[in-house]
Amino acid sequence: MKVNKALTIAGSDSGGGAGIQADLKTFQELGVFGMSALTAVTAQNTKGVQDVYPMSAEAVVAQITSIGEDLAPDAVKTGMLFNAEIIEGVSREIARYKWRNVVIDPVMIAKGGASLLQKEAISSMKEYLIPLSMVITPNIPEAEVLTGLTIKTDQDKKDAARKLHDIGARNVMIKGGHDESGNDATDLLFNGQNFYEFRSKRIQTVNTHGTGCTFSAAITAGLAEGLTVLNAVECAKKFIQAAIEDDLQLGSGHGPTNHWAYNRRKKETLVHGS
Ligand SMILES: Nc1ncnc2c1ncn2[C@@H]1O[C@H](COP(=O)(O)OP(=O)(O)O)[C@@H](O)[C@H]1O
Ligand SMILES: Cc1ncc(COP(=O)(O)O)c(N)n1
Repeated sequence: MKVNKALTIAGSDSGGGAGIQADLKTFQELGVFGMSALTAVTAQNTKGVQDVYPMSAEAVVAQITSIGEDLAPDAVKTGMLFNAEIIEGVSREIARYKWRNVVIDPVMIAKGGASLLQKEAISSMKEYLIPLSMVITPNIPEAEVLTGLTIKTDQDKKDAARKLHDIGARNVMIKGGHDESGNDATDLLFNGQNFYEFRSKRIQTVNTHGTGCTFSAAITAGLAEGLTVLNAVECAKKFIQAAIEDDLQLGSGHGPTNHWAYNRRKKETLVHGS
């Protein structure tokens, strides 16, 4: 059996809702063989991040090299990278192996407010990592930090997307989870020429822990399977919508999303029709 492979370079969430755990669950659900390079261990649950223990950049690079020497991934995503040394090491490895299907989720702050990226590392992200990306997936606050723009209107989103494209991202996906102005959760994709909107009904829920990780992992899985960026995003939007809608109600804070929901719905449709 031939299977496509995806690598996540990200932090561990002990609570299982975000980070490397969300990525691997998403890869598995989407039929892609998942591999990981761990950048940090977080002590984390639905109430927040209690502690962060970063790996050395050397340890992160060693994991990526082991994968690169044997298990060439069809697509790669990065999540929490924590500091400049890790970003620079990861960027060097991605460039060395000439990996092209690279999705960068520029994780900065956890939903509870804990910092998952040191401020001094932002310039390294812009200089070394973003130019290697096929897709970058900032949420609105991350897009503001990376571009220095304030994002309030649709035009602001477009300006930010153009600026990130100028920095070197081939495709820019500005996620709309933080824009609570309407009844929709609308994400904007810019491919350097055109803008595309991906719209879904906004769900009223506190269980949105790991939405960004899950969404970018689903895009990565699509690229690993050979989908175009547009089709990978379309599929990822359906995956995250199902995962938020059929929430699991775990923990007392921001609970995780439901990584089974997308496939369970597909199965229901096959059994009962729709
Ligand atoms: N309440 C919600 N209802 C529906 N979709 C949502 C909701 N919150 C976030 N999303 C979607 O989840 C994905 C991740 O977005 P976002 O939450 O902005 O990322 P992050 O977790 O990085 O802050 C996007 O596709 C966004 O539109
Ligand atoms: C290890 C780790 N990585 C990423 C996130 C961001 O989570 P979210 O997807 O909710 O922004 C997190 N909370 N923990």
